[in-house]
Amino acid sequence: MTDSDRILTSQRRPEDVDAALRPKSLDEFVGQQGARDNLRVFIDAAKARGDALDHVLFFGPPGLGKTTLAQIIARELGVGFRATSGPVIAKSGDLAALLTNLEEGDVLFVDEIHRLAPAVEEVLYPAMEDRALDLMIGEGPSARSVRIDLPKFTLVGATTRQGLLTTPLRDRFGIPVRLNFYSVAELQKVVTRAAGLLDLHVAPEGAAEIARRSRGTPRIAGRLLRRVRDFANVAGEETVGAKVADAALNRLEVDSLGLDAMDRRYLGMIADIYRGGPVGVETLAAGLSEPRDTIEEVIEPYLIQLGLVARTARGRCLNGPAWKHLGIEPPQGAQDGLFDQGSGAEI
Ligand SMILES: Nc1ncnc2c1ncn2[C@@H]1O[C@H](COP(=O)(O)OP(=O)(O)OP(=O)(O)O)[C@@H](O)[C@H]1O
Ligand SMILES: [Mg+2]
Repeated sequence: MTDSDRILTSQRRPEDVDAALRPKSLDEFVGQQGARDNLRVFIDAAKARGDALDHVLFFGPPGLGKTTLAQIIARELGVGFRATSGPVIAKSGDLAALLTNLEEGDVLFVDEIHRLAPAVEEVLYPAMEDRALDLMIGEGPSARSVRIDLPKFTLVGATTRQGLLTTPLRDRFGIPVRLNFYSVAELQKVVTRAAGLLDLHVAPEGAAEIARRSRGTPRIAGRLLRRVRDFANVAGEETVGAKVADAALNRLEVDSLGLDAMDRRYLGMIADIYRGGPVGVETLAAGLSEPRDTIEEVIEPYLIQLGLVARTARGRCLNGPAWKHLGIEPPQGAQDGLFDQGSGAEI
């Protein structure tokens, strides 16, 4: 099984009907209170000044609402929304074409902005800073550079890998926004709202059960809700209560903490083969036949958030709660990552 086959992957899967469930305004957007409050102020201020909003960078794990917020910003500003992504912009000319076609105040959304080619990024710097485009015309000795003014626009970048952004690019975003995992109470609201849109009756306890098992991620909550609906339909249940949700999620092999077979394999490998660690991420990647990126971006963040695993300078370690969850006695002398954190920086 690879990550993209998992019901619990936070990355987008083909069956995800993200667009239908997307909140359309800041008020409708659940959670991320701090980020939302700040955005509200910056948006209102820009509107009052009749100016474009400063450039915004969203970063955080997949499925937490980066694309959704980018669209909301454009809607709240009442401006046009153009979307592209880092790997799609192959040449600097492609970016120049996008930029010159923007209208005053527009939002240009660049997803996976850490994957922009260096030559393309170079074009972006003056565009972000001076709202100008430096183009080379001609070749050889007769080549000259001309500067074209661009309309005032707002670049909204999104990335799951903030660490891979170059410093000059990162520094050009006036409004950096980190998105965090959602609390169970917040996800319960997300589930209840999505159920309403899907015309499904979900009791508060049913919504709470799905929320607890959604890895802090609205995208997963929406996906699990749709699978639970299937089970409820087949079972002839009108209302999704805690029991129906629990039975359906057990059938999907999503456990009480929202972990699936892949997570348990990851934890099991550190427990059984490496006696709780420390073990390097490359070793784990090879053992699990998963790319290192997937392990670091998709599998580990939630396990770390739950306090099951620690990333230490010497590698990954299991914490006490992980042994408990696996139902295994920690071996004598097993390291506990919780006690190891003073010994090194996170890697
Ligand atoms: N705060 C929220 N309230 C309700 N639904 C949300 C919220 N955040 C995200 N969602 C839902 O979760 C799904 C995924 O959101 P979105 O596509 O914005 O994530 P993303 O951070 O851009 O992910 P990726 O990194 O994979 O691009 C969408 O269906 C969206 O409707
Ligand atoms: Mg996105």
